[in-house]
Amino acid sequence: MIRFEDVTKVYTRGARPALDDVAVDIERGEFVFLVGQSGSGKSTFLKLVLREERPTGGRVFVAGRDLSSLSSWRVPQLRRQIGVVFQDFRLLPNKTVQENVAFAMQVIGEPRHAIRLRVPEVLELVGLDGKEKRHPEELSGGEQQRVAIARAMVNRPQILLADEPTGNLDPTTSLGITRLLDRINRNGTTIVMATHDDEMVDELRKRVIELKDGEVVRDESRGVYGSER
Ligand SMILES: Nc1ncnc2c1ncn2[C@@H]1O[C@H](COP(=O)(O)OP(=O)(O)OP(=O)(O)O)[C@@H](O)[C@H]1O
Repeated sequence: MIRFEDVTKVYTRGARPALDDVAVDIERGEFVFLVGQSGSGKSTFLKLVLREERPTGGRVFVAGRDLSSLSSWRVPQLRRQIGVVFQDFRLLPNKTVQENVAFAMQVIGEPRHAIRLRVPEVLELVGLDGKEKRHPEELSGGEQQRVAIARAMVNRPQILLADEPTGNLDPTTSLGITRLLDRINRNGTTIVMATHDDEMVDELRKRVIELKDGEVVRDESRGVYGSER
């Protein structure tokens, strides 16, 4: 589903590469934790999958497509297959929960009847039924992240990328969010989650890819957060 073939990313000529000769293959349906210290290249990895950045060397494949030969007008089509969730939720403050989620369908031109059917379904999936009419400021952090996940999932993407999705949440709430992502993964969505959340990684025992200074230093199928443990 996602393949990096000897991918190098250099932002500034002469500087150390943000990613250095990374080769990774993520199959359809996998759940992968991407770990590593701040600056190790996790966000760069996710940006390359979305083609927000392009590699300096090597090739990135997503859902069978070589992103280096993907013309710019096809990039929106690629991104439609990828849901994205961030640490800071990025909800629209002036829209209600259901409007935030519906908006993701409106921008790609889905018809109104499809939106009316799908939005309640996905809000139920993330456990937010009953809160449809609230605004983000009337929700807890965990609930706001659930809205962001509903928005990311509403168009049924094949891949969900999560960049520190529990970074602003307390441990109990984080566990709820990670369990939700696990459930979404069990329904078939491939998930890549960049995280510093060691407890979460240790609890779920999924595949762990560790980056250090842009290089993959560990790739374990049922890993823990720190290699020394
Ligand atoms: N747009 C950019 N221009 C120049 N350098 C950049 C840019 N984006 C990232 N970098 C550099 O690339 C390296 C990897 O950064 P990246 O954001 O991928 O790390 P990260 O593992 O996601 O870090 P964090 O956990 O803090 O989010 C860092 O040295 C960073 O300074």
